Amino acid sequence: MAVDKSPAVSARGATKSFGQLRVLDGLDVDIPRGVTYCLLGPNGSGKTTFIRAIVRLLRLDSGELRVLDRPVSDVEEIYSRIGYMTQHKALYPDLTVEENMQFYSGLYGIKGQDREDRIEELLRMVDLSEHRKRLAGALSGGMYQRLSLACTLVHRPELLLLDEPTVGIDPRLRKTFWEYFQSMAEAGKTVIITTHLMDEAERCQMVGYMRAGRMAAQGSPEEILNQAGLGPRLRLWLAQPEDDAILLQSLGFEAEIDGGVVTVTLKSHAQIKDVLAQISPRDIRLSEPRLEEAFLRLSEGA
Ligand SMILES: Nc1ncnc2c1ncn2[C@@H]1O[C@H](COP(=O)(O)OP(=O)(O)OP(=O)(O)O)[C@@H](O)[C@H]1O
Repeated sequence: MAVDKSPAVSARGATKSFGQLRVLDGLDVDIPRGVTYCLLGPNGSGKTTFIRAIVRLLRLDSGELRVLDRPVSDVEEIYSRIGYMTQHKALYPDLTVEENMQFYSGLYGIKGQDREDRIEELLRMVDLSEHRKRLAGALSGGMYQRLSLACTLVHRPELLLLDEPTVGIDPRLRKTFWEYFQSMAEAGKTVIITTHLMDEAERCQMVGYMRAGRMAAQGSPEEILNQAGLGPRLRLWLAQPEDDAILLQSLGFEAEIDGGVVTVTLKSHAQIKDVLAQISPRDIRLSEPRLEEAFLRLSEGA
């Protein structure tokens, strides 16, 4: 079978205003298939608006948007291939956990044994098997969120859009969710997630950082760190720190000295051995840069 290499989502010059407020401002982006993709950005930068445009809950003012290699206006064809979980409540409070899942399965034409197997598998994944007879309206916030995710996944979507899916989810289940998202990506599906949590962004294969309705930076977490000029840092305790700092600088390393400790900012981990080939530290410590720092730098640079 031919592998579809077209992006899962492709936007060119996407523009959307609400009154005077331009929320998407000529957004250009390609989101490849088969990845976990994190959409990050400050409040109001347009993340939710972009997702709502992808699922055609709103129309762009101008620009082009393709979803699963179709114009977004082919919504009827695309819809059954997409799963969308909003930040808002979308379940029936007077139906039980199981009945909500039956309802969503029915909407997508999933029947018979396949339906039963699917419901079992997903209720297990979100750890709600024992609560299947509870009314959705009587669930705690975290349980409700888990049921929303199970209902969103019932039709095996090719493209999954999740607006802050792990709010209120405990760390153990969050890990289970992430493993599931990663397994979906490995199976060639695309998972787009908005979050404010940097540790979640760092788990994604790709990150897109939106600012004022545009994509300010995109790439793997490592590429984003490089774009911001950040790399792993080596702190070195040396017998002659001044001399060694000058030596490292003369060899082109970004070395600084502070309080007698030399800090070298590396481009990659591969450079560690190059540094250690030049000097003999008494002690050494490696620290990894954080995405948060990269976004701060990228925002300041704008
Ligand atoms: N239907 C609407 N009518 C008017 N203004 C809107 C509408 N939807 C969104 N906005 C405004 O557009 C801006 C961008 O909103 P959006 O929800 O896309 O941002 P976001 O990046 O998802 O933010 P957050 O991180 O807070 O969820 C905000 O100022 C919001 O108030």
